[in-house]
Amino acid sequence: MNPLRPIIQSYHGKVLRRYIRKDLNARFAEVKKKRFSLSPPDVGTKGPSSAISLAIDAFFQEKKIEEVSETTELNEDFAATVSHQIRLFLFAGTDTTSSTLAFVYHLLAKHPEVVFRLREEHDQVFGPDPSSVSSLLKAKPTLINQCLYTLAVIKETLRIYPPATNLRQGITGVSLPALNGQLLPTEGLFIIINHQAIHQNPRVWKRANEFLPERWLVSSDHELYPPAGAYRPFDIGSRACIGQTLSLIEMRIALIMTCRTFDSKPAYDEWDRIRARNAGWWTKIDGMLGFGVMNEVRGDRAYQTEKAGTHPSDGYPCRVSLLGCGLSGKKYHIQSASGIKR
Ligand code: HEM
Repeated sequence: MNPLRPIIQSYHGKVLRRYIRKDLNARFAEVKKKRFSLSPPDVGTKGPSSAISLAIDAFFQEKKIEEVSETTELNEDFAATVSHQIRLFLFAGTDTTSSTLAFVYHLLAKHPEVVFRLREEHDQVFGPDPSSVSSLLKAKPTLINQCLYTLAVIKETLRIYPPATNLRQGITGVSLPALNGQLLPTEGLFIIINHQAIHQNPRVWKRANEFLPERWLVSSDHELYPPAGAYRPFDIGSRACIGQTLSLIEMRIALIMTCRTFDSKPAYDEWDRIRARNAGWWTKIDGMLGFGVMNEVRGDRAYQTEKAGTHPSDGYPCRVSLLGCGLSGKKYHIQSASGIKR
């Protein structure tokens, strides 16, 4: 534990608060001006808005439009609540998505047959030139909905490496049934649903430990079809992740924009060699005595470690290379290894 942590945390909190507040004030002035320039029936009939603008709209709605004058100021309590929510969005919306992408690239490096199919899909939907993807997407964003295999790859990655979990407070009178039928009261307890354990449970999922994007494309009578309620990377119910649609869009775009241009390979061997070379004497002695740090989980060197959400171990050292322009997936002519009939 770093004893300076609370001070550092408070400093960063202050910087973030100041930044959000500045933006909030600017958007507030903007929205207020817009509201006064519109006739009442036009208010609220605008297009999509940012999270901050939506919050400000809610503020105006709560205050009732007639009561708002040009001198109306942002209420301090409201501003503090918005600031907290925006901080939550910034944290919940970036860490999870970026670490999932790191795991997607890791799984792709281990499954060239999946990379092949992915590149093939992008060729089909966007044509053979990867450099035209951005303009095509801007002109017709719905093209990403045709990338069903891309979505399947992301969903399957989230099954194997769910980055987040949840925490619920137990309630008096609410019990959970154990496997043997015994009822376990929840009162006075916190309950964590371990998504990783559910997602990899062979009693729940067929071929639970295999990376099979195809399971998201098979029909409901197929043995691989995902069991109801068992897939919960974003959780299920009224508190389910509010950003799940956004995140799935972001990740699809990232894959579509990169996977025909770059090749990525984990570089743990290189990393471990550098680390061993720079290790102190105690670490070396520990290693010789067999007390060294854990290096693999179920044969996976990029195992999940908890850093807010879960991240690949050691920050995922990797080597990224640029593929020749226009090479596309054709270079990787590898047969499907999953052997799934579709
Ligand atoms: C791979 C990406 C993501 C994963 C796996 C993920 C997962 C989760 C999970 C498991 C929860 C807890 C739900 C619960 O307690 O039942 C959650 C909550 C939340 N997520 Fe995400 N999330 C992701 C991306 C995002 C994005 C992009 C945003 C916003 C831009 C976001 C915003 C939130 C917020 C605000 C909550 C709290 C909701 C509440 O308490 O009601 N998340 N997320």
